[in-house]
Amino acid sequence: MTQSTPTQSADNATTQPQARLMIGTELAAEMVTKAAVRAEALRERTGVQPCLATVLVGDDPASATYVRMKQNRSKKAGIGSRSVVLPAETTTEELVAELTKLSEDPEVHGILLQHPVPAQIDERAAFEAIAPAKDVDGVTMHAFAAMAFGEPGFRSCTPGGILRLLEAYEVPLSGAHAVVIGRSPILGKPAGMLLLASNATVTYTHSRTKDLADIVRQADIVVAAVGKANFVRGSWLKPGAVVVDAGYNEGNVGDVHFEEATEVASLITPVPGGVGPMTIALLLEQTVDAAEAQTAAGTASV
Ligand SMILES: Nc1nc(=O)c2c([nH]1)NC[C@@H]1CN(c3ccc(C(=O)N[C@@H](CCC(=O)O)C(=O)O)cc3)C=[N+]21
Repeated sequence: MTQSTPTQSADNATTQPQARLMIGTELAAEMVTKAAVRAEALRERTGVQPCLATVLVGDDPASATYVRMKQNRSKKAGIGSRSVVLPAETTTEELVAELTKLSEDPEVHGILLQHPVPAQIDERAAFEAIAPAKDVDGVTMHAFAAMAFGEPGFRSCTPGGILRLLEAYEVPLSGAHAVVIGRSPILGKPAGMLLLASNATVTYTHSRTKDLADIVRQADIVVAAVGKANFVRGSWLKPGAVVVDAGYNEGNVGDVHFEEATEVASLITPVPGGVGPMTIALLLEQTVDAAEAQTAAGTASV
């Protein structure tokens, strides 16, 4: 506070230091533009347009909105989309059959199964029905293992997008203490693995963690992936911490109490406009990667 520029106002609230924003929107737009150029080049060279199949099970309105956003942005990037919507009562077998069909369809290059699926479905079994070559959302065991071993492959989109953002803002990762809050299979757990691969010292925390705030206070980098609105408070943060908010709670509210956090952090992602757009940008980039690889493979075998 002492170093912030004094203003004419004596009101403390207006003289708090503010963290710099890590804006995903701009970086994501650049990524999508590059993906669009590559998609167009592939189409001109081979006549093949990259195609992303989205699979939505049930009628959750928020999920439907996210899937629509992914399709709209695909279209803008010159990526075709195939939309599969299945009823809420779909069984694991039916969903696996649909994903297997898409995996075998030569016109489809990437497949996204929107999470979460209804409770009666074995989500892991469904994800595993996605062919690794088409797993542009990075949700299969194959993708996770490749990521964990530092091999090339499709990254889980939100964690991969987060790492791109940290790199773009030149956040030092090597030796930094990163605390990940949340351990879900396609968000918290892979986010920690990617940070580890960048030589961060990673602590995973979750719903059973004791003294969570004390652990978060030790973090140079905090990744909030819990799914609870405004869960991470400003008082939990070490001054100068880098805060990544991967929350997408109802009403576009993040997992971090932004107003509090921005007074303590040095860098913070806004919600909206932070991690979300990066997720979609990486999905599209990886869809073009998949289309290129599958098209090259097809040509090579002739
Ligand atoms: N298999 C699977 N892969 C996912 O990647 C996946 C998923 N399931 N299920 C749901 C979550 C959520 N998710 C978001 C993506 C973009 C925004 C996003 O771009 N949000 C905008 C705000 C929304 C708006 O503009 O309306 C923003 O943050 O700026 C949010 C959330 C991907 N997810």
